[in-house]
Parts: sequence; C-alpha cells; structure tokens
Amino acid sequence: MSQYQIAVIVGSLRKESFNRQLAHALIKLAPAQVQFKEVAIGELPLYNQDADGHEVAVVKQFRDAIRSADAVLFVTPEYNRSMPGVLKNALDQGSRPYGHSVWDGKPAAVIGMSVGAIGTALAQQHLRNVLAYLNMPTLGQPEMFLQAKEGFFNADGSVGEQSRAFLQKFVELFAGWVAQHKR
Ligand SMILES: Cc1cc2nc3c(=O)[nH]c(=O)nc-3n(C[C@H](O)[C@H](O)[C@H](O)COP(=O)(O)O)c2cc1C
Repeated sequence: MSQYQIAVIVGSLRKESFNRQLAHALIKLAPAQVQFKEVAIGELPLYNQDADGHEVAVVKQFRDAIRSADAVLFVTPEYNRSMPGVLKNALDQGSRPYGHSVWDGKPAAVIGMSVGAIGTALAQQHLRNVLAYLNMPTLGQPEMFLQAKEGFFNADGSVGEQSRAFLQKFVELFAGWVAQHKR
C-alpha cells in the first residue's frame, strides 16, 4: 500500500497554540498509509513580487517542502473573522512565481479551533476560497469547527475519548481523499 506524505501547516505562531496542539494530536491519530509533517511558516518573509526569481533560502525550503508533499492539511485559528495573515502570506509565497505554484493540484483538508462559538467557520470559508483558486481539491465534509474548551486536550496533548473518535474519522476520510485525488 502506498504511503502518503502530508504537509501540515498551522496558522498560529503562538507557543501554546491550541491549533498546534490540535495538529500534534491529529498527527498521533494518523493511519498507517499517511505520514504528517509540520512545515513551518513563521520565518517566511512577507511576500514581495519584486523577489520573484530571487528566492531566499527559507522560501526555497518552504516551497520544496510543499512540492515534495502529496497533500496539505491546514490547521488554523480565526483572526478577525478570517485566516491569520501569516497563513495568507504562506499561501502567497507558495503560489509564485506565476505559473510555478507549489499548491497546484495538491489535495487538502481544513480544520481549526478558536475560542469563539463558531470555531473558525469564517476563517475556514475564506481559506477554502483561496484553496479553490489555487486548484487544490479540498475535502468538503466533515466540516471541523472546534471550540477550545477546558479539557479538550489531556495533559499529554492527546484528546479525550469522545473527541478522539471524530478526529480519527476526519483523518481517515482525509487519507482516503488523498488516495483518490493525488496526482
Ligand atoms: C488578532 C486576533 C483576532 C482574533 N479574532 C478571532 C475571531 O475572529 N474569531 C474567533 O473565534 N477568535 C478570534 N480570536 C481568538 C482566537 O480564537 C484565540 O486567540 C485562539 O487561541 C487562537 O488560536 P491559537 O491558540 O492556535 O493561537 C482572535 C485572536 C487574535 C489574537
């Protein structure tokens, strides 16, 4: 059976980020046919079109990491009813120079956690618009809008029994989606 490499992008730079904890919990639930690897976005410079054709090392490393992945999992908070700027910047960096987007055709999935009751729904909707433009076939269901609540994570970073079941289902469905849509 093929093994798929999935790049995980976390839209928060915060040390104690709920979304990073969520990403790590998901990584632990990965079925045998997928391998998750976080790709850092915090050191990327702000995208500047003047830099097209003059790729600095950190940008090259980022683009190479996405290029070599079979799929991408986005784990994001919501900032002011949209995705954080740091995540949009990473999407922009990967999309250029024109005609050389590293995102093109990569299957994707989106999940997020916030303290607000709508659990990143609007951030995810904005993100989905961008992913559609970038030609990334994105898992439609289940939608994963998570609200950060006391007790969601255990002390060891794992998730409680009830939440584990639906996160596991999400990861398994995504693995199937990747197998179906990988180029
Ligand atoms: C600049 C900023 C804007 C925010 N806007 C929203 C928002 O629109 N909706 C929401 O549910 N939470 C919002 N929050 C609260 C985040 O849900 C909360 O900070 C969360 O912990 C961020 O995710 P993280 O723990 O992965 O960093 C905002 C936080 C910041 C710092």
